[in-house]
Amino acid sequence: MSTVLITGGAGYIGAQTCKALASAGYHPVVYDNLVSGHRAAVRWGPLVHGDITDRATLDAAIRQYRPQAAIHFAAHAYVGESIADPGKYYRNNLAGSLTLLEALRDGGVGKVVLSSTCAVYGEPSQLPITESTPTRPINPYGASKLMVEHMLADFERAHGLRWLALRYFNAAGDDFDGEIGEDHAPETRLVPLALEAASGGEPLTVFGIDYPTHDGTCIRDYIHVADLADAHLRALAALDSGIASQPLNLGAGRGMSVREIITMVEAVTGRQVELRYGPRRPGDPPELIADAQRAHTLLGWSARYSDPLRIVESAWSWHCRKRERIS
Ligand SMILES: NC(=O)c1ccc[n+]([C@@H]2O[C@H](COP(=O)([O-])OP(=O)(O)OC[C@H]3O[C@@H](n4cnc5c(N)ncnc54)[C@H](O)[C@@H]3O)[C@@H](O)[C@H]2O)c1
Ligand SMILES: O=c1ccn([C@@H]2O[C@H](COP(=O)(O)OP(=O)(O)O[C@H]3O[C@H](CO)[C@@H](O)[C@H](O)[C@H]3O)[C@@H](O)[C@H]2O)c(=O)[nH]1
Repeated sequence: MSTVLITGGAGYIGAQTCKALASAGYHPVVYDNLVSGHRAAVRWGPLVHGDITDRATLDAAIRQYRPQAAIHFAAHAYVGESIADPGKYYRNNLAGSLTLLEALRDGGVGKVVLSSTCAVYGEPSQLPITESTPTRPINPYGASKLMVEHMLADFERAHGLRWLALRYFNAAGDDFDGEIGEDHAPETRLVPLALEAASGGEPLTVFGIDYPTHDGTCIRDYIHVADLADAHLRALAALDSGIASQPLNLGAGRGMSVREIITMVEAVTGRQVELRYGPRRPGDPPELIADAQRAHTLLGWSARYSDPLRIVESAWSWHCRKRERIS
């Protein structure tokens, strides 16, 4: 059984990936400080409660479990917050990743899959975005992830570390079995906030209606978390078979505007989403759509679960379970 160290495995995408890994016969060892993840989401292997900036705890975990590879999800991941507090992002995402890479190098772990992001492209010069589209991040979050990609390339040159950087577009949707799901406090992401507004919670604020898009709101490429989990399994297998280190886009190749997501949420829930209109959120590019052909060619991956209806239905079903648990 192959053991994989999963930093951030108690979080939204990490936990879904641990579930997929375990069902494919891997032994996922979660390394997480629980700053935004949940102990209850760690169900498919042990949890080491530790911080990626803490070298001693990392070393002990690597010595104890001897992983063959690592998947590195642990990060802060909010565009807006990164503009307001860049130091928080560089410390955790950049300095934390450096500490992790040195621990992996010294512990003899030679393969890494990084959670990267389409935020590395900034305001892209072309759509859909391929991996050769210039990377010019417009927020510290995207910049911190791009710097980690550069560190990986340097570690490969110097130490032979092999890597894939999976540049996810907007993760959305939840576990089809309803076991785990997105659960952040406070929540900042569009789909869960729209569902909350549909359930009678806080109205949803639309950040900007004056973008140069067909309805004036931002367009994103929403990708189901189950598709992302599947891509990580394929990435590990590809590293085992000697794939060249590189970035790979993971998106559905289809854009949805904020208004279109709201309409979908209203259709699925049968309820109205109460809206407020606010200014643009700093750091938000108008439109991001993936060309994921490279992941298709090299990993045999494609977005199988990312139909917007399935995304919103699975998120709604998780949202209802979560509310039942709380009440
Ligand atoms: N959700 C998206 O749409 C999206 C898109 C692109 C990339 N990503 C990337 O995917 C990864 C996971 O995102 P998510 O949405 O699941 O976020 P999340 O907040 O649910 O998960 C992040 C996990 O990392 C842990 N963590 C954070 N800092 C840590 C530290 N210093 N030490 C140990 N653990 C730490 C948290 O406790 C949490 O469990 C992140 O790297 C994020 O940048 C997410
Ligand atoms: O209350 C809200 C929340 C969001 N939005 C808009 O909805 C879109 C999606 O926003 P959000 O769900 O916050 O996701 P992003 O800011 O696009 O960032 C997500 O997707 C990125 C990849 O695109 C990842 O890297 C990030 O980690 C992840 O949080 C954006 O246009 C936002 O302006 C609103 O209008 N109102």
